[in-house]
Amino acid sequence: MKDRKITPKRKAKLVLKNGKVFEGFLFGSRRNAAGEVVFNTGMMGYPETMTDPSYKGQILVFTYPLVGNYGVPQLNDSDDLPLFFESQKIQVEAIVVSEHSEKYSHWNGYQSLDEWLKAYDIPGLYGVDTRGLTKILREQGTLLGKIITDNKPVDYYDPDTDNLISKVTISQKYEYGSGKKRILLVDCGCKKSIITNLLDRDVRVLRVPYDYDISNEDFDGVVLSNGPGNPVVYKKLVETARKLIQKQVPTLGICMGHQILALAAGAKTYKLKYGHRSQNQPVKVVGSNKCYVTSQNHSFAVDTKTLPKGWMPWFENLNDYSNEGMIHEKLPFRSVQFHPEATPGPVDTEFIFDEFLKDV
Ligand SMILES: NC(=O)CC[C@H](N)C(=O)O
Repeated sequence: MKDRKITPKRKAKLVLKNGKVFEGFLFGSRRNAAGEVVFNTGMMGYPETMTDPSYKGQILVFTYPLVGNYGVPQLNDSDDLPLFFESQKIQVEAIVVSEHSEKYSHWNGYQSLDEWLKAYDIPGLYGVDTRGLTKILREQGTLLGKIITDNKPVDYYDPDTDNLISKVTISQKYEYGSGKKRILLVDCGCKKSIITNLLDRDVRVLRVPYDYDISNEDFDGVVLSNGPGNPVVYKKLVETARKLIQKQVPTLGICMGHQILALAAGAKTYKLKYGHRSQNQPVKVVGSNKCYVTSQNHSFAVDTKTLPKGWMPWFENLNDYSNEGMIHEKLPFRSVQFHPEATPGPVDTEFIFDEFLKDV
């Protein structure tokens, strides 16, 4: 356990668009921030969660009462992929916690949560009644909010109308691995573990920007990755997915990728009241009694009723019965709303990658 100086308390607050104010203290970077306020009920995995690019544009509330006690690992890149994070940097706009640890203890701990936030210029608010705050978000639905640390004005920011994927996608194509089959990965803000799950199954992965013209590339299958924002904003991406359907290219959609594939198939998406963000979301295989516990992070969902002929619901959420995946009756298309790559969370659904690769 490293001894650290306890920093003096500095007041700050979270102001919600409904007028509610939560006072607390600042840690991390000393600046204001705005975004959509969402909560995650996971009990561990804050380094992986905070580096998930799907959180871009969001202020993340951790409901687990103590965050930071095992510190944060060093950014160690191996084969151009971060070893212990889901991307190279913190992606959330800010975090809100009840209590954070200035001291930490872990074999892999390199710095404190406070130091890590400062290094990436991300503010954190602690000393907040996160249970009270989460009740508001559950009852009223997700709200816009801002962290205010000084007297400078800051506007609310609505991520649902913005092209957030352009801010998190890879800038140029990049190839990983050396397997015989080549998977084209459309990077909408891809989590590292999607890539490592593919590489573990001995395929080559060609990772391309979300707006890349894929018509000149050779590949055996396509993965549409997770990503931030509202799927209906990404019309060109939906067009790309439509072409994959026309050409009957084996395709796996994950989270945002599921929503994009569903829009391309002709289905509709809608926004859930407060989304699913945790590591223990139960899903059931439609038409059976088989259940899995999954890791999730999403606000939007596919409306099962709008799935066109040929497309079947694959999984459903056992908390609210919303759609958690779809599969084509005959053609090699499948997609899931949850995260088969987990990280953080249970790895029970990694078989989704095997099933996809059987089609490739
Ligand atoms: N993790 C994801 O890919 C999330 C997809 C989309 N941004 C949503 O919130 O529903």
